[in-house]
Amino acid sequence: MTSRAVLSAGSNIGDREGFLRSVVDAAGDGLVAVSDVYLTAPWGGVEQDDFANVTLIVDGDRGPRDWLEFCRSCELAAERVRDVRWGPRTLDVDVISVDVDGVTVVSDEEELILPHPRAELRAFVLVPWLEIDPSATLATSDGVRAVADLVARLDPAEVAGVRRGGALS
Ligand SMILES: Nc1ncnc2c1ncn2[C@@H]1O[C@H](COP(=O)(O)OP(=O)(O)OP(=O)(O)O)[C@@H](O)[C@H]1O
Ligand SMILES: Nc1nc2c(c(=O)[nH]1)N=C(CO)CN2
Repeated sequence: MTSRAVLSAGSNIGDREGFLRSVVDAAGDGLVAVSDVYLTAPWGGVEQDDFANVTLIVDGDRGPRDWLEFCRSCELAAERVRDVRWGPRTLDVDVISVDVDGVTVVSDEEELILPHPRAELRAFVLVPWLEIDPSATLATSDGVRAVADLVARLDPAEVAGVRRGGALS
């Protein structure tokens, strides 16, 4: 099954850029685009260090579950520990959306909810995504929306907390 996925990766412990780079390396030839690195204020109410985030677009001969496995294997390689929800981590990789044959996959299984139900609220996902795909759309609970419109609807303070750094080295 050939598909295109949008993934979000974030890190706020240790070699943040190195952990983000490891996701790009794992994507290999499947990488379609990766955003610059964004330094982002923590989302979710836990007091912690700022994150470094990227959004990636990847193609592959994989189904939605295989993308989740891909994300988990990247997290495992970074020795990610599951501790506090929305807390600090070496590497978090989420599947934001998957298209199979140009059709967006919708799933409400607990193990893999697609599109990611909180992506529409997260400037740290949407702003980098917009950089690499200005015409991106996201299927939300409210229908299909332009990512640009979703960003415009977020709290401006939230968007201002997402600062563009440079390209991943
Ligand atoms: N679209 C998705 N992408 C990644 N994980 C998902 C998705 N939908 C459901 N999950 C499930 O969510 C569980 C928790 O994932 P994780 O620990 O990365 O959450 P989190 O990063 O703390 O919070 P959030 O899910 O809000 O990003 C995983 O076991 C995974 O099976
Ligand atoms: N800015 C930002 N905030 C977060 C992030 C992240 O990647 N970036 N990941 C989290 C883990 O669920 C919780 N909060």
